[in-house]
Amino acid sequence: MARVVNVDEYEDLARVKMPKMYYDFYAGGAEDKWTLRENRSAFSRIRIRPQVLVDVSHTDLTTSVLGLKIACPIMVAPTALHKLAHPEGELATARATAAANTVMVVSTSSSHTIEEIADTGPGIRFFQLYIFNKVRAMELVARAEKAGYKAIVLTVDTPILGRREDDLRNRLVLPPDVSMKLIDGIGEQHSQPTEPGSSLAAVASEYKDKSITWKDVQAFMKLTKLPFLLKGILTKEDALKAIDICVDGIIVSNHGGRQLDHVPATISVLEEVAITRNSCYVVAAAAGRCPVFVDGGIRRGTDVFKALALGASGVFVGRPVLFGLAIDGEQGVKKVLDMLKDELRTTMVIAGCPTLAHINRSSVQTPEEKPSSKL
Ligand SMILES: Cc1cc2nc3c(=O)[nH]c(=O)nc-3n(C[C@H](O)[C@H](O)[C@H](O)COP(=O)(O)O)c2cc1C
Ligand SMILES: CCCCC(=O)C(=O)O
Repeated sequence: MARVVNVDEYEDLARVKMPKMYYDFYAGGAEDKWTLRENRSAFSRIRIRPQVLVDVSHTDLTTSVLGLKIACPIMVAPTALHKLAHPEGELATARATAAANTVMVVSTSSSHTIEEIADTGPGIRFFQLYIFNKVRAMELVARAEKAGYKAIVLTVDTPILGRREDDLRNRLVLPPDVSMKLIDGIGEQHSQPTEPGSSLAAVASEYKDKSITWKDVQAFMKLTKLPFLLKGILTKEDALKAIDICVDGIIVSNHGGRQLDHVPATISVLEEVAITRNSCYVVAAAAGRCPVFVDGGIRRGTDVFKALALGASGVFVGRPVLFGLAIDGEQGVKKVLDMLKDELRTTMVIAGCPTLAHINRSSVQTPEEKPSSKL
């Protein structure tokens, strides 16, 4: 096999190797996929402003997330059903992420259990929560806590699944040996193509609790000592509500363009949310820290650099991890994380930023900011 030198190449290989139904599930987005494309295009409209003649002979990419030290600010987003990519599923992802010394967010829709993933060995893991029903969700939180997970990430953008037309067209069903083990009894019931459409969308729309509000989130937060993050915030109004209920972190996310088409690219709204964070620091210092993270369309170290410059404390990557897993298993996931980290280091060195603290708002220029000389 030709040597893979960037994360997109893993996707090209996965498109050929994976059964079309499962590649489409991983790669797909809602309706016309405008948001899916925009997540990436918006990054390409941001320019980097390098500073030259800075001593970059030593670089440091290490950072802390919720007080936990990690190798670099690139983490693994929660994604469903890793066994569709590789027989070792989330176990391989967990080992690779631990070897890269960064955070893995384990999905409620995983194809392995919370405990099986924890048993792969040491590693920093957060648990992503979908509330199918409140009792089941409370049990999952307790299990994650017991198994040594370090935070709960509640996904708030998914009362039902978005309209993913590839999955509807393909009549997405899971193979008999793959299920969402944490919500067992639910996934298996839909493993037969009884009806047209996506069986996963049917599971979500039938069984997910769609009544959840900010009040329920507050109640949930009281049930765990773990830090509590909200994933799927896209506006400053919601960021302020999140800060009001004292969440420990916000993940700016549009679910990789899979939920509502025509919501903005996450990088376009990050600053709106991150600035809210900064003002909150001043006016509500007692509420403690509230780091803002972002995911969606991050495929290059330059994308990570841009996100950090616009106020993110770190980023999460979704699909690249799945495609690395599909092609090379554990090694593939490790390689994806290593490539992104190396690219971030290269960007920092050439842009004159030996540490993450050197990356700031003036490190980038957004399309609204006119260059001072127009060519
Ligand atoms: C195949 C797939 C499954 C996903 N499953 C979940 C999930 O179970 N829970 C969740 O919160 N987000 C889920 N997401 C969204 C990711 O956490 C993340 O927001 C998104 O993938 C980031 O965009 P990227 O893939 O462009 O990096 C999923 C995304 C994909 C592609
Ligand atoms: C019920 C499965 C949800 C998976 C998911 O979140 C996604 O495909 O984006």
